[in-house]
Amino acid sequence: MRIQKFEANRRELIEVARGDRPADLFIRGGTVVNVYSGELLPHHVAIYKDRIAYVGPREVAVGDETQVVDAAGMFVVPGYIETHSHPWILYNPVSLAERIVPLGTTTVVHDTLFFYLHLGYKGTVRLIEALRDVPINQLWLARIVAQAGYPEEEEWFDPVFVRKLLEHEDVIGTAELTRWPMLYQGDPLIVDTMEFAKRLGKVSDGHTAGCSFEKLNALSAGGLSACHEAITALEVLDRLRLGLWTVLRNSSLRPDLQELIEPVVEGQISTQRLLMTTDGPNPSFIAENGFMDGLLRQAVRMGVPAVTAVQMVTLNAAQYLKLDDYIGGIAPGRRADVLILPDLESFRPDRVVRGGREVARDGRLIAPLPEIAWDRYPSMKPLSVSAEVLADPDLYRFEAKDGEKVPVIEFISNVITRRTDTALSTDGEYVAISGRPDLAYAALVARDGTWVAKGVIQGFGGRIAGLASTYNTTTELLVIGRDPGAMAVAAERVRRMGGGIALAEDGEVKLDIPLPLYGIMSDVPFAQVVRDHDRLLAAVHDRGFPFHDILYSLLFLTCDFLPGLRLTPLGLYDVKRAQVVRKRRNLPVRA
Ligand SMILES: Nc1ncnc2[nH]cnc12
Repeated sequence: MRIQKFEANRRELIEVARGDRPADLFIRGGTVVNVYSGELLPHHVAIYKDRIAYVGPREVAVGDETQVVDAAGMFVVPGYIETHSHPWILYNPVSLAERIVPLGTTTVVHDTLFFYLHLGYKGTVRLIEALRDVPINQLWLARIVAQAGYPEEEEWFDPVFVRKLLEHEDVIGTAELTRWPMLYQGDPLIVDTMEFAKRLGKVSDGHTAGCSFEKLNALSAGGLSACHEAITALEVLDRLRLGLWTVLRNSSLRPDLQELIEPVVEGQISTQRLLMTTDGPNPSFIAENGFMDGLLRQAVRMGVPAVTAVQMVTLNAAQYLKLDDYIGGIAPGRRADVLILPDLESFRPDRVVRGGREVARDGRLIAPLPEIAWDRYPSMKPLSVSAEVLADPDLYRFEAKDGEKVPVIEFISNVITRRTDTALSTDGEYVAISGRPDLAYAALVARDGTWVAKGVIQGFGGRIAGLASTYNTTTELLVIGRDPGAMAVAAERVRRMGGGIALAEDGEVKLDIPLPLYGIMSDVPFAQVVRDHDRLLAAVHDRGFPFHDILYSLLFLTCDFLPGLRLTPLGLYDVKRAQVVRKRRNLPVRA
């Protein structure tokens, strides 16, 4: 693991700890939150190069060149660790770090999904390595399968390449397995790949949404290490009891902490194997609520003792990652990822030190952000569909016979749908929706224009004329709306942008957000991403979208792991029955 490599060697640290070599940085007079003993201690902290050398009451190793930081009246806390990060909720790994490093998060464990889908093994490795200059510790979890099946999936996720990625020194394990029934069935690809990760000393993240205690037994037996999908206090207990590291989630999609934290507040359970995650919050949620600092604020407000809450996002997280000799606490030999906090309520640091260097002060990033030359990491699946294909309004209409029962995708929450088979009238060979303001067309068009999968959706927003988006879990072109003409206009704008989100009506584009990075991430600074997200959410709310998180509705409409009916690259897909109910249609190849 690269995170285990340091500039400061052990002998140097010993000398500093003895007082025979001056420290580079000396944090004087603060109260250390000791996550190992659970105490608050009046200790100084001496840092040499990138590591902590001494923690204690003596003023050792202060030389002429030592920078001394006065922490009197302040708390000295380990940098926060996010073990389950999706760095693409419009932001990208760089713009995300820009915002969260000043909020005290010094380590993130990112999912590889969209990088791998677009870059394959080699490109993903090149990009991961280019991103090392971002001033945050970045570790990665490698996907074993996609989140929506497609014909070339097995080839793309060839176990040879997945294993090579798992061997990479920045990759800490396998990423959340959204298709957990495969593990339940004992699928050899999944079982053997997770076992391979285990033999490398790496972890396997889970995604056991809706899984009963009985079935969880099989998943734990299959080698899962962790899960963040508990949505009730009982589900927290189920996971803990079966030996899974249990990650309490509070995201923009599911702000569930109040419920999940109950057994902790009641002092009912050991917190040793509890962690917390933000699970990819939308940018506006981060702007308003913070990141790991926000989870700490909430947990403490809800009654969790401050030190316990800090342990959950530092030492416990490091132990889960098998990296507690290196990160997650203020102790000699550890990486010097240290926060200086004015209190244990706001958890917003005055100063953030990462690897011995100050990277943020007073809520502002002071470390430089690298310029990533994204064009050096081009997608292997460019958005190459032609304007001609997208201009045809019939591309978006749903074919049916008059009175035929059509399997409709009914939205019952932001991300959960159910299949409602409905007899609909037609206009020629297509379903007529003009008399049904609750319905809209949805089409998933291949990035290369070779196929289209179609559906009818209900309860999404009756006044959305045309909304096109590569922001979805396939990054194919998803087009939704009531007016096929407006759908074509929105789709064409997204095509021209090379990926993104566009909203159109009355023949015009009303809003667009370019997402040049694989159709899922923006390349603008974090503040601009927040404005873009706010504009999008307001625009769809104005047009009747009834839920709170449009990005997650778009992201998961095309997945194959949440109930009930979905639009995937295989076609209209019934998740419960694991059945394609209407296949995608090939489109004519155009010269
Ligand atoms: N499963 C998932 N895939 C992509 N982004 C996510 N954000 C949160 N969960 C996610």
